[in-house]
Amino acid sequence: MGGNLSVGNSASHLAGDTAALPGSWFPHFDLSPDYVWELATTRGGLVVVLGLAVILVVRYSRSPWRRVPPGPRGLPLIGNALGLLDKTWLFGRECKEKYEDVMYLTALGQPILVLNSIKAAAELLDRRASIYSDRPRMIMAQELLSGSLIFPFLRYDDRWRRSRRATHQCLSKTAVLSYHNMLREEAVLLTSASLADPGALENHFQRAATSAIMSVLYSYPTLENEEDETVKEIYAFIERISMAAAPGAYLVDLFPWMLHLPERFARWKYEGIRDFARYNTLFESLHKRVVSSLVSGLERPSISASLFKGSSRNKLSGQEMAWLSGALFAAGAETTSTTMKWWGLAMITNPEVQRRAHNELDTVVGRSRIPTFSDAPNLPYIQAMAKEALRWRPALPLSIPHSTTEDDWYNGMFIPKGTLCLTNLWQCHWDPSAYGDDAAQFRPERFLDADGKIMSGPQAAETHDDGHGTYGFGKRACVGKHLANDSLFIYMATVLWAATLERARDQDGNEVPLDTDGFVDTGTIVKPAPYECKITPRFPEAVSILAAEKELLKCS
Ligand code: HEM
Repeated sequence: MGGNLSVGNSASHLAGDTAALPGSWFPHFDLSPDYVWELATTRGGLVVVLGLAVILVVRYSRSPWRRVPPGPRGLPLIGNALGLLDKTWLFGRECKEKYEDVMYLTALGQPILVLNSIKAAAELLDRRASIYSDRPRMIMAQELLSGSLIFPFLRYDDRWRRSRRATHQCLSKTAVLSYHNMLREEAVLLTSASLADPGALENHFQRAATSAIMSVLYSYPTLENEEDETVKEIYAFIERISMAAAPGAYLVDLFPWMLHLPERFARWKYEGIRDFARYNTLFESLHKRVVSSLVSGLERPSISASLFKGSSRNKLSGQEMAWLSGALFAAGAETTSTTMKWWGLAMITNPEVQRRAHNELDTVVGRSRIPTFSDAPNLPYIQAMAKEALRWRPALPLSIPHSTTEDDWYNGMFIPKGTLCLTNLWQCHWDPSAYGDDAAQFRPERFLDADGKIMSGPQAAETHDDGHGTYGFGKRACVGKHLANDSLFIYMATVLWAATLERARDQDGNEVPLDTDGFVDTGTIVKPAPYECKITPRFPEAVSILAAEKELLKCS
């Protein structure tokens, strides 16, 4: 009845408007909700409204979220809808009261499973890895911007298998040993720069992680700062791709039919294809540089060189290898520097932890030489500190989404094929039932046994002895974790050997305010809110020993 009444009404409305504009089929441009609804309920009107809808979708298909500057306000569409990136929720303080181990929901028709405990993540992503190892389709980030070549986003297919095998060989625990000298050099540079310019600690972390990964990947010369044009270009790519990968950033990811729109009507598509060509040139030129040095016999050890040498065994094309190295940079640089930034915050807010680390370094290393990797077995507290930094504030708090390739059941819950699986790591790690009542605190001791020796800690069985889920689960777990662990260890040991990190003070000697719970969300990676820090040498000779070591490492 109501339907009939409304049709009658709209007919009369249209008749009146048409009369007002003789000869015009389209009456006027009134877009009030009532009028649009009336228009839509007539047959001709429906065509007009649908047409308008298509125009609007095409025009605004570059999501407005992209234009929001990075920060807690830059929430992705689906994340917004679910409250997934709500601060309180992420930090997990109230989570246990509110949420179950596993939450199932749908957003715009997409089934989503949020894993709130390590136990559930291990059970599904690890033990049932054969059907939980796909990645969701990401049209803009993966297909357009990176030509389906960017490794962490690859579907669970043959290209992923070949890439995984190849990178596994270059990044195994043993393979990473050949990069120890490069990492030590970066640790020394990081420490000297932090003492010389304490106001820019976060930049020093970023430079060190970037420079290390460039050396390891391409045997690139040490970066003095972040002004290198190639590196800037790679960072622009990372920023572009991580924003594009945020759920809902582009409408085409929600409405895949839009991919068939011609480029001239879909600017986002034109820009995606254009930028792919640009990044392809960048990654291929970096890879070719390594190959030509290899041919001329001048190459130092690097992942790109190893990939090239094993290319026939791993059946990877030149383009696949070039993008694989680019993807390793994207996966390794920002994650490592972000972990160091969270660690810096932990140091200035937990002076007693720092004191214990200083004592260990004084006892084991002394003050006349810089720590090396061979000290690691005797520095359990520093090792525990690296584990705790990874646990306390994971750089990727929602990991990277997995996707299911078959229907499944879990605890009486039906999980359809194509479900997006998000591990809520901050919630998992701040769970008192898993990590104790002090789960929210930075306490490296949780990874030490009664004799003070390093141990896997809580949740060891579910995390392949890591004691945390920060490197992910199952077949898609982080392939660079040995490189990351070794980098974190040597950076933390060297900085603390030489320096004390404290809260910055203003001219009147008052502590500068610090937002310990603040964070900056860059799409996938979440960093601490910028903070100020005071860094002082622990003993007078620290600076000269660092300078001498710098010269020595340069010559080696
Ligand atoms: C502290 C540093 C790091 C953190 C926190 C981290 C974290 C992660 C996480 C959460 C994943 C997704 C796991 C999953 O899907 O279950 C991942 C995947 C990956 N990581 Fe890392 N990572 C770090 C360092 C590195 C480094 C140094 C590299 C290499 C140079 C690297 C290479 C990769 C790659 C290639 C993948 C994709 C694996 C796949 O899809 O099969 N990561 N990482």
